[in-house]
Amino acid sequence: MTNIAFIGLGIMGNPMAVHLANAGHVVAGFDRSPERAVALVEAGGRAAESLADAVKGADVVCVMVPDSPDVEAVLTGEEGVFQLAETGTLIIDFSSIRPDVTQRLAEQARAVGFRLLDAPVSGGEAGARNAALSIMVGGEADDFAIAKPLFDAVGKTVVHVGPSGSGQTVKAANQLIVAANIQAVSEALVFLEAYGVDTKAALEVLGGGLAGSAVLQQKKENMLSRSFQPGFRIDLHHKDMGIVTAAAREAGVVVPLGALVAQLVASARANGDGGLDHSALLRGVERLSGKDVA
Ligand SMILES: NC(=O)c1ccc[n+]([C@@H]2O[C@H](COP(=O)([O-])OP(=O)(O)OC[C@H]3O[C@@H](n4cnc5c(N)ncnc54)[C@H](O)[C@@H]3O)[C@@H](O)[C@H]2O)c1
Repeated sequence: MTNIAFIGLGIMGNPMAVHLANAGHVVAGFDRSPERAVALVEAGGRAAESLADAVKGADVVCVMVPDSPDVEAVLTGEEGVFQLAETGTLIIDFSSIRPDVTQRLAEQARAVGFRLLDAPVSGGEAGARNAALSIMVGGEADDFAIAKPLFDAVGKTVVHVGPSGSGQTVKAANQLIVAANIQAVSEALVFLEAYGVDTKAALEVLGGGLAGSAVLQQKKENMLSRSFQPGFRIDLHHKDMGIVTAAAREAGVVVPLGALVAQLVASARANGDGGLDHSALLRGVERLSGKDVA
């Protein structure tokens, strides 16, 4: 049993904190929007009133917030974890952020007596709800071993991929593959519709062959019914494609498909779709094909 502070109880953090409480850990959750702690309290956790309240007595602090500046604020802010938690606390950052920011934060953490693992996840809201996430972990092997039972409570495929920042680099690659895959499925769907094909049947058979993917499996209902409630917001995928393209540039590698998809994600945002699920890239394909998009 571990005393856990869980900061950020949004679409992903909420079910993850609940799974940790269900696994018998003592979980204090904190979110800027206090109503997000309701499910955790129902699962036997505690709704902390502040970050300071959450980290009181915690052995492990989990963070699941949107972007690099949010993680920086949670860790290094005046009322942040480095100021308020007990020295020696293990921090697990599940958020998807820039690898270079993670590395810098890990160094800062070490300098003030904390340990930091980057542990971004993949599998979407469904993966979080079903405790079936893929978790790509960067950091020290000893810290990974300590955190493994917690990872196992929220994930199915848990891999230590290397030193600090490696988890975020793998996650960036993940986001490139996912965005390109959604774009490809979207184009295929609009193409099939143009030929009057039964798209439900078509996606079913495509899913059983080499074109099958977790994206196709998880997102086909959204796409067929044009219901794009998130899920994973296009705004967040835009953030991730910025990470991919900047990191590729930094490494001197060329990712033409990544760059194209990054532009298509940016276009979706510019058209007001930033708050929709990333499967709404389909709307961009429809726009490009001259279709009316409600
Ligand atoms: N949604 C997905 O399918 C998915 C999948 C994999 C990874 N991710 C990644 O997980 C992270 C979280 O995504 P999400 O979809 O849960 O986002 P979300 O916006 O639903 O949740 C983020 C939560 O963090 C809270 N928050 C932000 N700053 C805070 C602070 N300083 N103190 C306390 N709470 C704070 C917000 O109030 C919000 O409830 C992102 O980095 C995202 O890229 C999301």
